[in-house]
Amino acid sequence: MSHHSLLTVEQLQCRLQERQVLDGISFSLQQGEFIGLLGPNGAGKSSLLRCIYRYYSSAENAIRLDGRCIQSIAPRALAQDMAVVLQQAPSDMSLTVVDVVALGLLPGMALWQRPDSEAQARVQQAIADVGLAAQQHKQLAQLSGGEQQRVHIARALVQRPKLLIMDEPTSHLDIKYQIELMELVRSLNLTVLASFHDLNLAAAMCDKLLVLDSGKLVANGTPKAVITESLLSEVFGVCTQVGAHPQNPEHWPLVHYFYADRSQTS
Ligand SMILES: Nc1ncnc2c1ncn2[C@@H]1O[C@H](COP(=O)(O)OP(=O)(O)OP(=O)(O)O)[C@@H](O)[C@H]1O
Repeated sequence: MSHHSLLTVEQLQCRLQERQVLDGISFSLQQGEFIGLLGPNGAGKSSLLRCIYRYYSSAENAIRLDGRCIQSIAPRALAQDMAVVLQQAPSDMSLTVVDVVALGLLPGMALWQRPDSEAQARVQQAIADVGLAAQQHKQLAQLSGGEQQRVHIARALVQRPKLLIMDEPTSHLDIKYQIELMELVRSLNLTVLASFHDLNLAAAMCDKLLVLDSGKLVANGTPKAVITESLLSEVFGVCTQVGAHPQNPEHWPLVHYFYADRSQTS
């Protein structure tokens, strides 16, 4: 297999209002990899993703996509290469599913162009991929939170991005949708960088995990190498026993959490 670094982050710093939010972050993401970003509240996950999708600017060459500094890529070209799915995507609730998914075509089209039949077929395919074919003419306001999130993933798929960035895309979804959405994204063989709060879901879905703590990258490796009792204690401040997932004991750690001892109370 020939892999190359699609995304390279080198010594990234981010200061927001005199606060050092990210400090010396370095990692790379190979084509086809699915990387999970973990860390406690305030660790810097959203800030890191915002630097990468250029909502925040970064120093020259700190972030490179396909070898080019992202600061030098034209907005339209960047929008073609990267798709972003956020937890709460700001969108007009009166738009229909088809309308929103078709927005994913825009970065690849000239202003005067109308979507041709190939583009329309692509929209239909993405809607089918996320299982919303029967609801495509409904307005967003008529869909559940999980269905709305699937619409945003379909929009990102239509874009055919080189890199898909997701910031806690599943955190307000029920467990079935969380699993379904992540498996859907996995099945599409995209290159993905996604933040998670659910450690077990991240461990089962991701090829590699990055862990942030107070703006620093404190771990980077396979789920099995990263998810350890000592890391969870140091970074997340929780007491755990890490075992193996019955479905894939070789590669997927499974975290068991310990709670306050209630044996003394009656
Ligand atoms: N616009 C801002 N100005 C100043 N500080 C900010 C700003 N946005 C975020 N921060 C601070 O930067 C730090 C990192 O925040 P960030 O949102 O990146 O963390 P996170 O890991 O995504 O957290 P969470 O899990 O709670 O979403 C936090 O301490 C936060 O208070």
